[in-house]
Amino acid sequence: MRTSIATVCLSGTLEEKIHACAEAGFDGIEIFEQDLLVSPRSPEQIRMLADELGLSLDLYQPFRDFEGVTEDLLEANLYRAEAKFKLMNLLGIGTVLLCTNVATATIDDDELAAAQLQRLADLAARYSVRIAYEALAWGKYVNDFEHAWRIADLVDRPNFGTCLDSFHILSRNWDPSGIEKIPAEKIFFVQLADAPRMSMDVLSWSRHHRVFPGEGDFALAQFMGHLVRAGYNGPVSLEIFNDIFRQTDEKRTAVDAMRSLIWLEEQTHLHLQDTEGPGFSYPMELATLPKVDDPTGFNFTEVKAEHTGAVQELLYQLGFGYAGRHRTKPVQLWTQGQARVVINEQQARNLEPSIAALGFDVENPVVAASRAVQLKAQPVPRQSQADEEVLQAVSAPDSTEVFLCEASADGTAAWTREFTPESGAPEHAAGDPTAELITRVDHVNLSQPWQHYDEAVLFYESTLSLARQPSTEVPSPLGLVRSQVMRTEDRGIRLALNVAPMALEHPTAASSYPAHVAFACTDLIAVARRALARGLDFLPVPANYYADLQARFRLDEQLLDTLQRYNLLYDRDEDGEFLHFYTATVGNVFFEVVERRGGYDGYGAPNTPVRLAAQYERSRREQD
Ligand SMILES: O=C(O)c1ccc(O)c(O)c1
Ligand SMILES: [Mg+2]
Repeated sequence: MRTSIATVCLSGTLEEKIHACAEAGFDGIEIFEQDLLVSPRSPEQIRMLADELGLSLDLYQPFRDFEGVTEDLLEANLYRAEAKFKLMNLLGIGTVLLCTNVATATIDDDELAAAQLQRLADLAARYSVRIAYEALAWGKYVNDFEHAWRIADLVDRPNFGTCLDSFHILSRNWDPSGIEKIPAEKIFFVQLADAPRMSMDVLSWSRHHRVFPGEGDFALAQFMGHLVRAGYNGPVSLEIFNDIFRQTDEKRTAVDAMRSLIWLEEQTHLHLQDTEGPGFSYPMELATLPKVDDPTGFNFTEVKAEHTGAVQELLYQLGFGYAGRHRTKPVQLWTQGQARVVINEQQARNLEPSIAALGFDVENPVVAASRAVQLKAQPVPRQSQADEEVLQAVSAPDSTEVFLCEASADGTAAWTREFTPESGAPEHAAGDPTAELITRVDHVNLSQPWQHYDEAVLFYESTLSLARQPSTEVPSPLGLVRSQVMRTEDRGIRLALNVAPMALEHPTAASSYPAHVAFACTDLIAVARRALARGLDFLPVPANYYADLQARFRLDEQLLDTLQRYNLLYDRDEDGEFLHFYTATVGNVFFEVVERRGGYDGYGAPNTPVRLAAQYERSRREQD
């Protein structure tokens, strides 16, 4: 598949954008007119730069508001067009994108539009330019790709075809299977964009909220399937108008973009295999990736800290046992059931405790790592001694290290043999191996910087096959927190990504959205009782909360008393019940313990605002 990207997707100058696209590995680019107009570089210099970097210039765009106009306007439009065709000759670009008229059209007549477009096509032919006519979703008379194609068919010129843009088609819920009725040689260009489903006017939606494939809600593998079945084999180009991508590092965005196309190529291949069978052949070559099964669980979580005492104490209070220190590194292992927490003091100078790494159980770590690297994940350089387990790791967009660990049938991990309990046990090392009430990690919740959120979603979706659940918004004293759960089908992995509000000016902001690990247990009240006896600092829950709980759920007095005494939170739905509590925060991390009863599948979402407000109250008090 030939990959391309519109310069409008990225921040920076045209030159910076071109470099970023080349570095990320694109085959070509679309030059967005505005980027050229403001560039101090001549068209010839741009052409040379792209050429040196091995990028083809696939499209010049957009040319706007041409057809359906009065004769005097048409004259002016032809004059404007001719200047652009000359410019395209200097740039060495063969195809121009023409949007359907959104503003100046006054005559709603396909025959007339086609006749005017014939004049444009004949003028373009003198400059060897092809015209790709694209229906914008808010076009005045033409806003549907099949309508634009009918007009292109009437124009009936070899240098006049259509451009299909997934946003304009899927945002309006036009049936994309109509693509298969368009002759492949008349599809001059394809633009892809994903977007979250939103109820707002389509122009604002398109200009501000497009995202890369895999980051939104559109069924793009199916969309690509129609193009492939139509016989299309031209460039597949990303055209993403997005407020965040326009202001963040263009090199990083270009890599995110490339990842989305690599992943989509694979998804399209899999979709076509599903619908057409393995023997189906088509002109477009679709690259595939190493296939991996879903990860089955968390192998470990790693907390990095200069001072480890506070984290050790929390783990002890939760019933974890100290399993020892690494043979060669300043790293501790704490375990309970199949929950393993590594506390790492390496390169942790001045570092408050924070989650630095997550280990995922996978069938084959080498294959899983190779898939991640093909998806442009950065490998984490690691030094291991000859007799140590070799662990594969890549960096997630928020710099959390993602370890791909070999899953074992009994839930143990081979690398734990490198830890020896004898050498200098810390205080509280006794643990409580007779009462392993905590069984495993239920979920991990990571705070994402707002500018890397979409990238993180695509990263976890493409490299680890985590599926996105509907996202929610949770009020906190500092603003709305967006919460996005990603999980595997069997719930072996549940990962919640939280995006803190963008404008964090409050002094406590930085510490207001710590990450956390939630442990699953078999008896929450017993865990809480033990923890209280060991002096755990629970996150306090206000009395108002319990009054509301009683009003909503009519809990029996005794349960309500117990919940309130231990600062436990509660939720219930048709499938079951959920009990949980939070520890105080140390540095940038805290822990949660949860008990799922029956088939409860959520995360106690109604309780999250209570937690965020309680954490805010605490951090404010600590500041004072
Ligand atoms: O929003 C626009 O104007 C616009 C311009 C060019 C395109 O290809 C497009 O999809 C939208
Ligand atoms: Mg477009």
